Amino acid sequence: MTQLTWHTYSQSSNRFSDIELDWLFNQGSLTERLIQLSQNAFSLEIVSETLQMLRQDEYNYLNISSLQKQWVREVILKGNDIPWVYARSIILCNKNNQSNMNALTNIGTKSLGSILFEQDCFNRSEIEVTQYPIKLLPFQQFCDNLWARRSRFYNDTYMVVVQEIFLPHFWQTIQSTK
Ligand SMILES: C=C(O[C@@H]1C=C(C(=O)O)C=C[C@H]1O)C(=O)O
Repeated sequence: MTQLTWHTYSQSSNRFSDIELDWLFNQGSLTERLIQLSQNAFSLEIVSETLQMLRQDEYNYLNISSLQKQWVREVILKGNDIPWVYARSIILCNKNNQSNMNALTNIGTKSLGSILFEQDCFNRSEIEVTQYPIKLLPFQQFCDNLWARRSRFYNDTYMVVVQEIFLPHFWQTIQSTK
């Protein structure tokens, strides 16, 4: 089983340049920033949306039993049709009615962020980072040593874990727009 070790800003900030810190630890909507960076040439491709068993580090982060499947949404965020971010989000709803769950799981290519950042309905935990194992990526995005970040969005109805892995073309774009 792949074990990931996540690090907080204070544990890891000396490993990054200022521009990497800005993108990895910014608490605002990543979607909004990518829309600006792409000058509105932003798109979102759904990789998968399934009920599935999680990784142990995900169960631990959620502090839930590792015997239950959870709803997982995986997407690629693109600028000018180029893959910039692979995101893996886990959505839990503590009120077992389907309409609440549908509100976050039935959104198609609408950005999850457009809901999570709507009207300050969610709290967000501290952002943590890790180097994401290549075998956990979709095979089209295979690349070693990519930096990933995670955080929890929560309110009295939902717990949403968002994991965002920054792909090589993203960093190349950032370097070229400096
Ligand atoms: C949390 C956000 O939502 C983004 C959109 C996602 C989606 O639509 O699945 C997943 C991760 C995020 O990069 C954000 O925009 O900050």
